Amino acid sequence: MGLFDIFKKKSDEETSDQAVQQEDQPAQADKSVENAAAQQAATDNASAAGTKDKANQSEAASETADNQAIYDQGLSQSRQGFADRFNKFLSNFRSVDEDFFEQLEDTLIGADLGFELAIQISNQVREAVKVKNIKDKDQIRDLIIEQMVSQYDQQGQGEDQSMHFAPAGQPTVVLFVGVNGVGKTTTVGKLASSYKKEGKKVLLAAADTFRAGAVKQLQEWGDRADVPVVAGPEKADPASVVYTAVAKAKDENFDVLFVDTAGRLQNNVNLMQELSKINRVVQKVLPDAPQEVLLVLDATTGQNALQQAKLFQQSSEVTGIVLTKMDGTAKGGIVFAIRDSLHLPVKWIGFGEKATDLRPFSAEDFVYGMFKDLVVNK
Ligand SMILES: Nc1nc2c(ncn2[C@@H]2O[C@H](COP(=O)(O)OP(=O)(O)OP(=O)(O)O)[C@@H](O)[C@H]2O)c(=O)[nH]1
Repeated sequence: MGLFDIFKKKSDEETSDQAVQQEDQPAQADKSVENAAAQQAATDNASAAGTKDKANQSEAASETADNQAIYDQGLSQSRQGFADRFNKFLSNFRSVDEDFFEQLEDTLIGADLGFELAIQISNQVREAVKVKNIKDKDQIRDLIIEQMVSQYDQQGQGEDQSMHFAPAGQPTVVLFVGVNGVGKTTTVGKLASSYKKEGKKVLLAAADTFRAGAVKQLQEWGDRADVPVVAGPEKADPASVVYTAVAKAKDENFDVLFVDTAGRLQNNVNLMQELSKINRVVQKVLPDAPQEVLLVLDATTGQNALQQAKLFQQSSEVTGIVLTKMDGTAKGGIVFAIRDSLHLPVKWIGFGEKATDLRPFSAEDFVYGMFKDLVVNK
């Protein structure tokens, strides 16, 4: 089933009020297996053998419902922003002519989808309008949403949103990279808390020795989550902090090591050199690590975030994106632009400052949270 069909199904369910009924919970649990959140949970729980009993199923169902509620809430600004732009654009609608397509492109660019993707979607709408001979405003509205979702869906084929772990008995190392202020330390803290709750033995490394306060900030998260933090003295060589942490993780059988890196150095060349040095140091101790290099991007910076991503992609083996501060932007289209131009999976999405506000990325929940009020012909 394509993403747009899933989207419509969810809309239908909500309309008929079935989604909130208890009997639907097992069905929702099944559905959750299809989405990225559940994939993540499945990966995370791979070592925990045993079949799910009914209690687990209903827990998964409420987790799914909870997830959707958090997406709905966290995307409310984006949804509203998109609806406002879209409704304004459609209120000028007279006929499907060149002017219409120009305005459609402007609307999509304004929602942060990026220039190329906006043109692509506009061209697809143009084709589909011709083929289906659509003239009615509501049908056009639905068609545009359908084209956006389908385009997004197609580009994500084969994308792996799950977290990758080392084989049992070896620590998994995850590096967090990104420019300053995007939310790296906060993300490390949130993930430490969530993996610790799952029963994993978590270690943190404070390799952001450049910014005064970053080490302390990570230590506070460590205290809150009750996980140890390896830190060096202020301005210590970050690679040496990482070396100590990786050796500790290996010797003391930690399950995961999260490394918080600096977002700013004297210049970008230094920053990138430092990241490759950290990578080399990790591999000296654990040749197959790091299992993940997650690039943290701030959704409120829009197209700037894409430029940063390209810079990091050139010089480090980024394996996925953490998109933070989705709750603070009215331009959720950045998620579409990331998939279109970076071909990197968004693995986690941040909707606020609390530990529970970081969620595994789910394309289904995202698309639904963005457009749920917009489709007319359900
Ligand atoms: N609203 C909101 N705020 C967030 C989110 N994630 C992080 N923040 C806030 O963003 C600010 C910067 O976060 P940090 O974690 O310090 O960023 P950093 O990337 O580690 O910054 P440097 O250490 O300077 O490189 C903090 O005030 C966080 O609370 C989010 O998803 N939503």
